[in-house]
Amino acid sequence: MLSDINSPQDLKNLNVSQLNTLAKEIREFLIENLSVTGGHLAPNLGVVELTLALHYIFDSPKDKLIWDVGHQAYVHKMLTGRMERFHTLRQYKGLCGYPKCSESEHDVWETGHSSTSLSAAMGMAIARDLKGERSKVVAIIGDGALTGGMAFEAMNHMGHEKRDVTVILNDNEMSIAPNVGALHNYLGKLRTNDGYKRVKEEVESLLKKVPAVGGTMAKLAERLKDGLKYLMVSGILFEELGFTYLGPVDGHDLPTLMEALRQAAYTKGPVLVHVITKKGKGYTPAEADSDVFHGVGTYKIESGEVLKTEGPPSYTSIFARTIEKLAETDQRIVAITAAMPGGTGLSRFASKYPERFFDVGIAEQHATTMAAGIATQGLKPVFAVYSTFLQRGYDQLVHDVCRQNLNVLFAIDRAGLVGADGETHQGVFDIAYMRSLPNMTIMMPKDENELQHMLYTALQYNDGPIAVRYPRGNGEGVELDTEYKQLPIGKAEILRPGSHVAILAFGNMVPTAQKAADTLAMEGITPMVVNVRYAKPLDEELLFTLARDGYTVITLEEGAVQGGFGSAVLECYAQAGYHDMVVELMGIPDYYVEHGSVKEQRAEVGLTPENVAQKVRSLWPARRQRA
Ligand SMILES: Cc1ncc(C[n+]2csc(CCOP(=O)(O)OP(=O)(O)O)c2C)c(N)n1
Ligand SMILES: CC(=O)[C@@H](O)[C@H](O)COP(=O)(O)O
Ligand SMILES: [Mg+2]
Repeated sequence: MLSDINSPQDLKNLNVSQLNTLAKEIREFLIENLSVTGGHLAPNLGVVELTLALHYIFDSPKDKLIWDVGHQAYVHKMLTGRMERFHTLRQYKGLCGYPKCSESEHDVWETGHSSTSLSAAMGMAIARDLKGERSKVVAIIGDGALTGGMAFEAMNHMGHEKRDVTVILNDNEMSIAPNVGALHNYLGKLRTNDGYKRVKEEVESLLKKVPAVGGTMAKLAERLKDGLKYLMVSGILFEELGFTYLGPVDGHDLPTLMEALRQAAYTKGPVLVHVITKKGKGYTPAEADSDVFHGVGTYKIESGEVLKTEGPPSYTSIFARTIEKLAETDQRIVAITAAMPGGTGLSRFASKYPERFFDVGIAEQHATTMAAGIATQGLKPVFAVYSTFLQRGYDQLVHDVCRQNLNVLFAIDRAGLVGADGETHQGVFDIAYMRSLPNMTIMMPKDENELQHMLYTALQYNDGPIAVRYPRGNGEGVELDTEYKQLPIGKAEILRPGSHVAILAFGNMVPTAQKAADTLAMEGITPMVVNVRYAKPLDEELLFTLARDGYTVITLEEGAVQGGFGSAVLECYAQAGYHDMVVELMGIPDYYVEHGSVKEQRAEVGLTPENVAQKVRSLWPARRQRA
């Protein structure tokens, strides 16, 4: 059955029983293929029937299906002619793990970051109406993504515009971890009307305790119960925002789903269909632990055992253990995550210090400014956030944190190339987007041992905002000091004295520079290797010494060249009048690096030890090379 589906049109001739058979085959395909490639298994297992129903009722690509986050679009890709490419999922030059317009006309909106689908849908609906076209615009957003502020901005506008737009709320009670927030609780009440019954009984028992004053109390009780019923059972929140609320419907029951989508398709104005699904549906290990199987590596199908990559502790785990340790004695520390407790390593902190841990949902803007608020009261907020997701809180970083010079520690994880998530998740812009901000300090360690010292230093630092950035994945396998050291702010570390050429390596590029220097040493070429440590403030004393001693400088960073650390060095020399200084910048070129392994991505952008060695050779004095 599945192999007969080459386009969504092929679905339209199937009956419900055939569609259910297809759903079973899709699940088997996902479980089988992702056990080898890895990927976002649980989210996709949860939307099999929903995706089938969407493509059955709507007419993609004329009708626009817009996936929020987009990690749950594998089934959509399977139904739109990309089955045979699934063995290349999230691999270099292979199938992207998110919607990708260049892959298919059915991918109408590219995502990777959460909560953008409703704004995009609003835009497409406005354009449709202005062009006099008649198509449906459908956004599919999860309950986690709905906690993102952008989603509310869009809903507010949708209700104002009253244009025909359908929002499918895929409610599985999960973000990556269990979803959080008052909205989540509200959705829970909508999911199970028992809530209404329970509250009704509580109200009744409460009112029984109040001395009756004539019939007034009885009337009040009735009105209160009616109000509660209206408030809790009919999706009033969405109705008051101007939506027609349909649901909740069982997101795994095809006839019900299709009827609800059909009704939505014929309803004028904004419609929200509340679909209840199970994340990981159909694969017991994923149903049992959809956090682990949200984004999973390779696993054994029979047991669900996820195959761990061996190696040194991850940078994330070193961050986690350091913050937990320091929080034992430093009561100022407050840890914050935006719906990523697992990914940022804060889950254990949350159970050890629940009163000092806050998961705000997918709300990086709120998290950043909330951290600023906490800092104004003398505490030390630590916002653990992926580099790419901090982009969502940029104005808050500028306007609330840096401008007010507040003591917020940004623990920036996934800094640098991230691999399989690709262009929407690369952590390569934060050096540039933070460097131009007055009062900001930016650090990156050369290895996991130095990470713990940088975190300690950043926690002792009370002169404003400070960012410690560290890469995805394992450390370098170095020994961990048992005592934390306070590092001098703005001072670099010369790892290898050398001559003629100085390689200024930032953070995780230090091992790359060291490997290049090892190769070059065998050729009698001995450049200086510097562990830069800070992209801001620069170690100007070192830079001016290098200038005075006639060095050529190579800057090396796993970040955008434009506006990055290297640019800062260039600016420094120019502003100090060293106009004849030769500075070669090595970093991420001016384009978005697509998915693949980090190794493949580094080779593509020229950040390998051989690339660095080649650069040094090209700058090495010719006479020395001949000798
Ligand atoms: C701005 C932003 N912050 C964080 C993330 C990381 N992230 C990816 S999926 C996800 C949870 C999404 O939950 P939901 O929308 O309910 O989808 P589900 O996985 O439950 O299908 C998060 C937090 C992101 N993609 N974008
Ligand atoms: C879809 C999404 O944005 C997250 O699931 C992200 O893929 C997690 O990245 P890590 O695997 O680096 O934690
Ligand atoms: Mg969810």
